[in-house]
Amino acid sequence: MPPKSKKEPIKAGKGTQTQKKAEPALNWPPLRPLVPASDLYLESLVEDQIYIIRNFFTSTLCKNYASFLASLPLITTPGRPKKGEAVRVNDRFQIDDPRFAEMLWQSTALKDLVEGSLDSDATQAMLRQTWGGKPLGLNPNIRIYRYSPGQFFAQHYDDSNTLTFKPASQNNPVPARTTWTLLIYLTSCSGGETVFYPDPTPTDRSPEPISVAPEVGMALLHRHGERCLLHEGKEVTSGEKWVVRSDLIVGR
Ligand SMILES: O=C(O)CCC(=O)C(=O)O
Ligand SMILES: [Fe+2]
Repeated sequence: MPPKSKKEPIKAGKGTQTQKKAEPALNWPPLRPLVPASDLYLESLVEDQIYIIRNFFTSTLCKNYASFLASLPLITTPGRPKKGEAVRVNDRFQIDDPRFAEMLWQSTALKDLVEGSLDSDATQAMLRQTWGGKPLGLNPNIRIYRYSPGQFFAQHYDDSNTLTFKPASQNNPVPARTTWTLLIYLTSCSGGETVFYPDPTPTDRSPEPISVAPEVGMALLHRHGERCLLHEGKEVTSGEKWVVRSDLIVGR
């Protein structure tokens, strides 16, 4: 059983949803080569809570991205978090980039897999139930993490954020919120598993933790906000763990 605080749940720390300053766009490498959506699928680890997509990024794409991201000015997060925030020690880079978020949503398999292939009313209702609303795209608040040996992200819950969503290719801003965390692992390493701790239930008082080892090119989606599972990024013991983080955005 993970230690659970009796106080306020530990938060992962706020993103930069209030950040207004326009930032210079990054020259992201093209998202190629990719495996077509028809060859990929959402694999459920915990129904309605955690899904993975294996080979979401090809290994070539992961290599290109990891070397591009290594050229960015990553900042080592201090070991001293703000009150109520989880301890996380990793090197991070954060940028508000609606164009990249849109590219990651539309030109990969993600949009197709999230929206599913059927469009009957029942399926639409189910989709809304799973994703928390009509999926619109990805949070432009893109976070890059590099964990070297000894670095980790302590147990916490991820917050849902409300925002006004303005896709790069559209003019009309839409009221929206984030409902699921997206992690894309660019490397594999020793240690560094993302571990989830399901809440005990009357029929299962001490559920097994779910441990996800980083796999090159694998994407992971997990529900956040009110029904977020307690989770952590375990300490990396050798190699480097590179992660691209965003969130699924739905209409509200
Ligand atoms: O790096 C990981 O495995 C977990 C990251 C995480 O929990 C977060 O970004 O909120
Ligand atoms: Fe998290």
